Parts: sequence; C-alpha cells; structure tokens
Amino acid sequence: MDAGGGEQLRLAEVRDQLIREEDSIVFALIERAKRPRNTPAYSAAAAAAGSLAEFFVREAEVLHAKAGHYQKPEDVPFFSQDLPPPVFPTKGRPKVLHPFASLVCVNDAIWKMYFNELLPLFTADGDDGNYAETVALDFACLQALSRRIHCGKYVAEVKFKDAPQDYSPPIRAKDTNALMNLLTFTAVEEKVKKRVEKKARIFGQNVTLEDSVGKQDGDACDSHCKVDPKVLSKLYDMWVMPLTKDVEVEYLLRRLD
Ligand SMILES: O=C(O)C(=O)C[C@]1(C(=O)O)C=C[C@@H](O)C=C1
Repeated sequence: MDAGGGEQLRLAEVRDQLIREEDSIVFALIERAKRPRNTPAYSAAAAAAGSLAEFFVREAEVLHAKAGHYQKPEDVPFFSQDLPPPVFPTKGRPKVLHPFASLVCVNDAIWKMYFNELLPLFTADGDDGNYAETVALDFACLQALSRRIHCGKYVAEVKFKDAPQDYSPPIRAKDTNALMNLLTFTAVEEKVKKRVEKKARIFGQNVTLEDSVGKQDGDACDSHCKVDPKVLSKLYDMWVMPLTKDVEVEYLLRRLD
C-alpha cells in the first residue's frame, strides 16, 4: 500500500485498496478452481521436505525475497526464517506505520484456513496429476489472501490517527474486546460480502460471443460460475474480515509502545 508522497493515509483510500485486493482474490480462486483438489500435493508423506505445497511456497518465497518482495508491511512471507536479502536495489518507501507493524503476522492462521477449510469448498474432488501447477495456483491464492488481510495494519493506523482519544484508553488497558468493537463497522462488512459475491458472479462467467453479460448477472447462473459466488461471501464473512480485524487489533495493541 502506498501513501502518496508519505502524506497521511485516509480511510477511504485504504478501503479502495481493499476493494482492489478483492479482484486478486476472486481471480486467484477462479484460477485454482481449474484444477481438482489434487490431495497428493498436500501430503507430507512423500518427501522429507514436507508436502509439495510447503516445498513450493518455501522455494518461491526465497526467489521472491531475492527479487525484492516482502519489503512492504502487507507483504508477509509464510516462511520468514532465513529469507535472503534482495539481490537488486529496492526503492525506499515512506514509513506510514508504527515500526512494530512488521511483527504483526497471521499467516499461520491463513495457511490452516486455506488448506483445511477453503480448498474443499471451491475445488472439485479428484486428482488429475497436475501437482506442480496446482501448488503454484495455491501460492497465488495464499499471497492474495495474506496481502489483503495484512492491509489491516493500514486500516488500524488510519483509525487510530482519526480518533486517538477513542483508541488510546483500550490500547493502554489491553482491552481487545473494546478495540474489536471500536473498529467493527457491520454495515461496511455487509457491503463487502455482497460485493465479493457479485464479483465472483461476474468474473466467473463463461463468456461466449452469444452471451449477454447482463443476463447472466443473477443467482440463476451460479451453478455455471467457475467458483460458487456464495463461497466468496462465506470466505470473507468467516475468515478474511475476522482475520483482518485480528491484524488491526494486534497492530493497535502495540501502537503506543
Ligand atoms: O473498512 C474497515 O473499516 C475495516 O476495518 C476493514 C473491514 C474488512 O475487513 O473489510 C474489517 C472490519 C470492519 O468491520 C469493516 C471492514
């Protein structure tokens, strides 16, 4: 997330970024849904290095780190130990967050949620043997989810800056529940769920020259969508927004340190 010229971020801008991240998540899931579940890719029994999925993510993150990834607070690797530094010069960026932001990480929870809960909801049972392609698609999903969820650091910073008088007492009291209540906007969450469902319905249609795009934009076509739109609203309702709020709370708890 970039604060133009280092000026103070505004909530509307951060929310716009979250909306943009929705596109990446919906498309990544649509791509992964091309392949069936392919469970052998997740079995740790085959090799000492753990599962193919874990091996792929570890190795991909090494390459990404060398290329200069993971310099931004929202880009958090799943396997951060011993990642190499960038090989090429990276551009410095204005620091808009508290230095503790880099310690806030919920990737373990994202990993478990993705493999144990989400994958079975949007991939078909089956094994087509395309394991390498499958785990590359998983990596794209994991990265998109992680980036969106860790953008919660910026949301928290903006909310704190907008109302330090409201946030400081529960931060000092380490009152997690009070912070959670303060930063929750139920009406916004309802809109987010509706929008991601609609995006899945629109992005996941089969487009042919005979189609009229407008006509397909309804519940009637959900069975033809590449990913069930309801899975997207469930994903956001049960995991993406709760984990984003966990990130916000964790960040805020350290905001006055
Ligand atoms: O937009 C906000 O205010 C956020 O904190 C982000 C978010 C979300 O994850 O989309 C999380 C909590 C709010 O209740 C609403 C939405």
